[in-house]
Amino acid sequence: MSQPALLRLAGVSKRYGTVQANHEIDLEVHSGSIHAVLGENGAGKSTLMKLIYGVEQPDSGHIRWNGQEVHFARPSDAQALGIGMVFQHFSLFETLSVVQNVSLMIPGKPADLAQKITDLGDQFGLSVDPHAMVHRLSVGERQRVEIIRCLLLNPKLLILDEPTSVLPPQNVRRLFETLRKLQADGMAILFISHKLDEIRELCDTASVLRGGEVTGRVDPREHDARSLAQLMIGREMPNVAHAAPQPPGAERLRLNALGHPRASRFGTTLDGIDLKLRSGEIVGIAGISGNGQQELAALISGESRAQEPGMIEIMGKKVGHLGPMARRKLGFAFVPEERLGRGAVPEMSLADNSLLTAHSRSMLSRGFIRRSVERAFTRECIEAFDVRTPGPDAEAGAMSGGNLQKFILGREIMLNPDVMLVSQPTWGVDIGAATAIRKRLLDMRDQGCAILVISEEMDELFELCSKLHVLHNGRLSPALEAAETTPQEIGRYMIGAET
Ligand SMILES: Nc1ncnc2c1ncn2[C@@H]1O[C@H](COP(=O)(O)OP(=O)(O)OP(=O)(O)O)[C@@H](O)[C@H]1O
Repeated sequence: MSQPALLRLAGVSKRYGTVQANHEIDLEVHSGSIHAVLGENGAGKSTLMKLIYGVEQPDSGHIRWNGQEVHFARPSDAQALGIGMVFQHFSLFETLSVVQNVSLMIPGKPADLAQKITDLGDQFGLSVDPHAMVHRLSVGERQRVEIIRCLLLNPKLLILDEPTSVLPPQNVRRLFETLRKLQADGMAILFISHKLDEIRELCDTASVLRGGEVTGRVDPREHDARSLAQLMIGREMPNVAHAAPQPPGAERLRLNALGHPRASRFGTTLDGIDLKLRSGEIVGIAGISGNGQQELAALISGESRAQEPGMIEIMGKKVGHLGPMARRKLGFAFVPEERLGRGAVPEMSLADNSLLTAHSRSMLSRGFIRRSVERAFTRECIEAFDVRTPGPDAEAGAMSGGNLQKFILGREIMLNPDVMLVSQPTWGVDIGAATAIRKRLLDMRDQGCAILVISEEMDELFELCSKLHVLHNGRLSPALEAAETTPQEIGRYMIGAET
């Protein structure tokens, strides 16, 4: 490329305590280019983006924008030059509406902004009600708001940190069309994703990070996903073959005509949901987020109570009226889709986060916390699930997204549950770790655990599940045998064409 780079980094380094998150990074990003940054969980991708966006400052090195050296003390400095960023962890205020959140960053009358939000939503497949309260929105919907808010700033460089991880397939297609239009207009896009096929489809350049360093720059269109993965992890991807499931055993979870009125006008009313889950099987719930997934997960986990005890049965007991702890005592475990806040408390150490759900594992004695047990459990989890972190004292909030997900999932799996609900098991997790997580779930199934997986990833559901349901508009499709159905059929249910 002959034109000078819009953004150029030279020798940029950043350290957090003992962790060298970025080391001597050189990077050039050009206008009209969609540039992927790929690497394993904890490779330093998010840190690098934070340095470019002014959230953090480098310890050393230079950042140049259109050839001029720049120092960003805060994100508003980067925004002023035309850099926009959509974060992996959301930065919306829960108690405000969509348009109120947008107006915190974008000037304009609320009515005009609401119209712009609707127009952008229609144009780019990012539809969201501008007047909806953010706390009622699903993760997928929140991400749409973040993307819209960024586009409203007309950036010259748009940074997207795993933007597709919670978008349903149709919206991913439309987002890609959007990004290509923006690219054709001369916008530079930095695109972080663990989905190597998406990178191959969308991006013209890819920088590979490993252990905080740039280890390669390639044209991803000239590589297959396997060789990109190899560049990323520095070795060959293992081939995994899964054993076929054994016939399922006793019933572990049952939903009986489960209905629940929506909590607000932006929620989803659940209606007549029937489901059976037995020992030794994995049943999947497909569907576009915002169709009742959050409400259903909250009802099954006990975060919200069912209208009648008998609407939910765990291990043969009516539990609809019981809270989360009572359900856990029956052998139930739960991995929520929101890792920070629900799955883990960000300000607390990993060890204390273990205590949250694993205290029954002899971590308490006469009201005191047995720190040695808590730490040993945490260490085991870190080791067994390849959580890349300095140790049990690390703060949950300081971990890379994928590593936190591995920790939460590991913590729940180590409880040896009889029945488990997992929402979006591999969201934000790199390809190597995602393969390992799916294998763990299949191993648990083979040991007799009953697992319900809520996921927007169709490939994941087909890989894991013997039966699939689709949740659409608060109603659940009949159980479909995974071996006898197709992604197309599931897709028809997802948009409501079959109900
Ligand atoms: N605020 C912080 N305090 C301490 N360590 C941090 C902080 N932020 C990041 N780190 C560490 O820096 C390393 C790089 O993290 P980073 O989030 O940049 O990785 P990533 O490549 O974006 O990972 P993922 O794919 O999981 O999001 C990790 O070891 C992480 O634990």
